[in-house]
Amino acid sequence: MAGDVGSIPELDQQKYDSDQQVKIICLGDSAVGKSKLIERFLLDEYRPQQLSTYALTLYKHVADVGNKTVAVDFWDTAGQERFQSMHPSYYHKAHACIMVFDVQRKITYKNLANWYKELREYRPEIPCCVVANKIDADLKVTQRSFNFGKKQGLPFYFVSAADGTNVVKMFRDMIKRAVDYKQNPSDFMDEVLQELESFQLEKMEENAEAEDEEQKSDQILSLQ
Ligand SMILES: Nc1nc2c(ncn2[C@@H]2O[C@H](COP(=O)(O)OP(=O)(O)OP(=O)(O)O)[C@@H](O)[C@H]2O)c(=O)[nH]1
Ligand SMILES: [Mg+2]
Repeated sequence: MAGDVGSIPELDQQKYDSDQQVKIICLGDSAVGKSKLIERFLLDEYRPQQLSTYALTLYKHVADVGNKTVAVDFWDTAGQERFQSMHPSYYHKAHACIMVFDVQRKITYKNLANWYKELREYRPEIPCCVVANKIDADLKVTQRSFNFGKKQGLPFYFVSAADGTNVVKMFRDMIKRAVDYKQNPSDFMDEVLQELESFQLEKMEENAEAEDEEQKSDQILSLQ
């Protein structure tokens, strides 16, 4: 289990309150290909920050979404899945979740239900998708239907980290959804945080304006 990640500067979760930062988490059993998928997406530019003490890798990416530049942090675990449960700070302030299973191992598909349940305990509303990885190993698998997530309306992707099929599309879709969610959170707590944030910004602007006015009147006074 991870410790209190709040004390590590790279993991300062406050930064996810700023408009230009999103956090995307990956869930799924061990060896389904979570790390390989992120590495495939980031291919040339990836700079993993290995925080081995906390069994966590943070991948940083800069994406253009609409006319905005957004810093994306992909959170990837190493090994915690064995415990079938993540530390709450893994979910904290996440804006989207990518849930992965291995098409060659049925148990990893079955376990999606547990991952999804845990995700929703911490993040009831964030966008989430289901990803069937390793389709390169058996292309026929794409004719099968995997219904988990249909009821909840979760988008589904057949992908391969090995040959790159659908990887960029899936990540781009999820980055966009994370940004959209951040702008229009449907989770009550997120809405409150968003409100507080804009209230604080307004206050700061007001204070700056008041200071300006004060300075101006000081200048006027000194001219008199
Ligand atoms: N054939 C094939 N193998 C893959 C694919 N993606 C990952 N693998 C293999 O699956 C194994 C596990 O991949 P990882 O990315 O390390 O899996 P993980 O989900 O990060 O596993 P943990 O870090 O233990 O949770 C590796 O040996 C990969 O080479 C794929 O798309 N096709
Ligand atoms: Mg991994």
